[in-house]
Amino acid sequence: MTAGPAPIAVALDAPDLETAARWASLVTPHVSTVKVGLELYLRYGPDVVASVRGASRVQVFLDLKLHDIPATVAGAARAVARLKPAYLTVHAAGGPAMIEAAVRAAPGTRIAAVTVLTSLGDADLAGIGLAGPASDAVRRLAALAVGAGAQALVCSPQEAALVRAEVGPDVTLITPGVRPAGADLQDQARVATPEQALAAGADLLVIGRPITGAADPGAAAAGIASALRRTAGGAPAEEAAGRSPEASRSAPAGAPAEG
Ligand SMILES: O=C(O)c1cc(=O)[nH]c(=O)n1[C@@H]1O[C@H](COP(=O)(O)O)[C@@H](O)[C@H]1O
Repeated sequence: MTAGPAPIAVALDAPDLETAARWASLVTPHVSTVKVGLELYLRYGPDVVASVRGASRVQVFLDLKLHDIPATVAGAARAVARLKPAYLTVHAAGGPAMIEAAVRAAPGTRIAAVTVLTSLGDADLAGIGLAGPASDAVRRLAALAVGAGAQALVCSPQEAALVRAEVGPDVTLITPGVRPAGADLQDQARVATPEQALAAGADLLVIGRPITGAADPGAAAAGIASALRRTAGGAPAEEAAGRSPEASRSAPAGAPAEG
């Protein structure tokens, strides 16, 4: 990783536009991307994209997790393509025809297929009829999505290495479920630290509440960005990764590691 904004997409899961725009302006000096999700988009619509972009050159990741029949997803992808998001999410479980329809409808945007939500553990998956470890379903859906033309995949950092081995170097691997050592896991189940995610081959780390919930989101983003730079600078991955967040499931919401 070279100097410049870190490969982090800050999830702007804010209840109002002013808060989202403030978080975006605080973090954009330090990160490459900001993510607009369902909460903001459903409340404010397309205008939210310009608001969080501001005057910066930050990439916008539009996380709408589309999942419907191919014609409907094509129409939805076409509708948002004019906003020129760098990424648009669809659920890989929508199947290859749906993914292909999204790819065709938004040629200037990378379609990112969500494999298995990072909030789901193996027991949750068994309950919804996907028996076996999450990694099996992730690997299967990753291959299916890339075969249908998806240029990016969303998986947990725990599966990043196996997905990379499955799909090769050209697909952008995006990993939510990122928690600095000691931070509260909240509703995330399959997690790793930022340093572990990077070492596993992730290209873009989605991080929300550990940054936006900090007293100073700009400083939190800067701290994680500089920790990643140290990892990429050659510190042994395990040393850089520190304690696994699994070891601190009940820890209070922590400030990220200081840079
Ligand atoms: O598509 C996503 O971005 C996504 C996929 C997934 O499997 N898990 C997941 O948490 N996300 C998103 O990543 C963000 C994670 O936020 P934090 O848990 O606050 O770091 C949220 O905006 C989620 O909607």
